[in-house]
Amino acid sequence: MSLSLSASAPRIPPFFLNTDHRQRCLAQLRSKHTGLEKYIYLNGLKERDPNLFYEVLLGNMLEIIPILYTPTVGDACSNYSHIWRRPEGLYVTIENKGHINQVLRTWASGQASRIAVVTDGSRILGLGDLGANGLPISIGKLDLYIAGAGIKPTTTVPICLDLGTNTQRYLEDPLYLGVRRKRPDAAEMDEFMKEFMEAMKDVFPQLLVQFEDFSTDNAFKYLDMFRSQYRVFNDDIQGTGSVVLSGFFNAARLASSAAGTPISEHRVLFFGAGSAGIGVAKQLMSFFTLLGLSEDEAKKRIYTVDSKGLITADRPGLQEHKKYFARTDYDGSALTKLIDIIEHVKPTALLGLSTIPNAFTEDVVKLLAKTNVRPIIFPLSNPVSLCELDYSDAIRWTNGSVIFASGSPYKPVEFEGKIYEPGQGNNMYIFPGIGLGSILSKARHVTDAMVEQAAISLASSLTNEEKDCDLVYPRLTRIRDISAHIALAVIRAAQKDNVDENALFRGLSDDALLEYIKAKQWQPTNIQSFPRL
Ligand SMILES: NC(=O)C1=CN([C@@H]2O[C@H](COP(=O)(O)OP(=O)(O)OC[C@H]3O[C@@H](n4cnc5c(N)ncnc54)[C@H](O)[C@@H]3O)[C@@H](O)[C@H]2O)C=CC1
Ligand SMILES: CC(=O)C(=O)O
Ligand SMILES: [Mg+2]
Repeated sequence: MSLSLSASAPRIPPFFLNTDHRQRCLAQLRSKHTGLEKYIYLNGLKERDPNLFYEVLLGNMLEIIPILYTPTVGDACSNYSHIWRRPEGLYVTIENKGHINQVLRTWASGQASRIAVVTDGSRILGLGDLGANGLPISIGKLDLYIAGAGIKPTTTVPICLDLGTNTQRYLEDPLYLGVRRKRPDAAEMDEFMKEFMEAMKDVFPQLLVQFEDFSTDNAFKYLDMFRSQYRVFNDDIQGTGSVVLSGFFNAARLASSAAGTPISEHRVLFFGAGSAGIGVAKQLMSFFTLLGLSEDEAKKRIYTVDSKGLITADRPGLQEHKKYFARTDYDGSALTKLIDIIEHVKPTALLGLSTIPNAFTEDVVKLLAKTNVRPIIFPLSNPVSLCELDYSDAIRWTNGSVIFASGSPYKPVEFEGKIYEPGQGNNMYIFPGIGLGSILSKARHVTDAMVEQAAISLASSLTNEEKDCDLVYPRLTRIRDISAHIALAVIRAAQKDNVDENALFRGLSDDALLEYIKAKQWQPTNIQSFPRL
């Protein structure tokens, strides 16, 4: 008799059922030495066994999200053409212009699809124009929709618009995946985007589109162009605005109670005035207007800085998106150094969305700590390598008084015998809930009120334990529950704005609707997965 295995003999190791394969996967993951190797490992696991992948992710969010998302996703994008294994998203190229509809139809689940994250790769995190290498950012954001809000994986569509790249090293890289040409001019890109959005609505009638990491001018342009026509929002402008507004509510409360000053007296300095900086600044207006200030009074509390210094209205050739906050009350010589701007503005809060690493130097941070009992400092640029301020420096230079949230994660820091916990001010807290609420309510549009209510819901989600630790954002491990509450707030705002199309929800109490939302959250099957045979 032959000793070889017959075709039907089980190839699962005999003791497999007695061990937890999730633990084995974690051990394999931890055996990898670099972030990129871990990313590649997780990517392979997702392909082999998506259920197991999401189980491992859900059980180990603090360890795994920084790999699938910022900071490691930045490395994955920069190197995507080299680490590419298999098709895992949809590329729509500039060469598809004229027949984009047919290209979208190659995606299997048109009618069933609910959420697409669409990037054109032109400003991935703070890393610049990565062209077709930008796809992992769409995939990473969708993994957060799945893990953070319970969106069903098969209803998600990661898309990269491959319009070329202006980054020469990619055009010269023999392994580059994308179309080898420079980006189109504005007229050609507008035509492409109009055809793309029309085709999206036709092929994916139930889809919410999240624009991600478009360069600043196009981010504002296409949000304005499409938001009243389609179910679309821009994560960098609206999602970031919402998450920072939320963290700012809690930070301002802490700072004002420490200083004994009215909460409405904050002055906020934005270092960086791109899509994220201006998006957040506009959203932060709500902080002041909800406290009773007029629009004009609120605007006066906000100062913006770009690479040329404090933005003033008299600067020639000022870009459109910078005009709203340009100061009209300063007519001295141009203020270009951050330290001089701080001396002039005397901000209570400094927010960084500039992509300039370590821009918040020791003298800047110490000056803020001298003029504020508890300075609010949010260095929000991603990934970590571009962050304006390291957390341990922030703690040391302020003797622990700083109220801190960064875009990418930092570990807790011990200083003079006390452990300090940083916040993570990243739109990942917000977009899963905005998406879930918009999808369930079948909202025709994502309105300003939906974005604002999402922020208020997130701000009020802190537990007493989190408040006692001076946190400004909840712990990430509670993201599913938090996303359900955000979705509830988003649905109620959609109803008030009359953009919802799910009449059923109007008759439900908040408790009943929350229960319904939670029941709709997808879970990976809790059966131990087997390796595919
Ligand atoms: N934490 C979060 O959730 C989010 C963080 N971001 C991060 O924000 C950063 C900026 O994104 P965008 O606004 O889209 O980019 P952008 O390139 O449009 O804007 C950068 C801004 O920084 C300014 N800047 C550049 N060099 C400067 C300097 N030396 N001094 C002062 N200002 C300077 C530029 O003039 C510009 O206004 C990126 O790193 C991105 O990853 C973006 C979205 C969400
Ligand atoms: C977090 C994010 O969306 C960004 O850095 O662009
Ligand atoms: Mg982004």
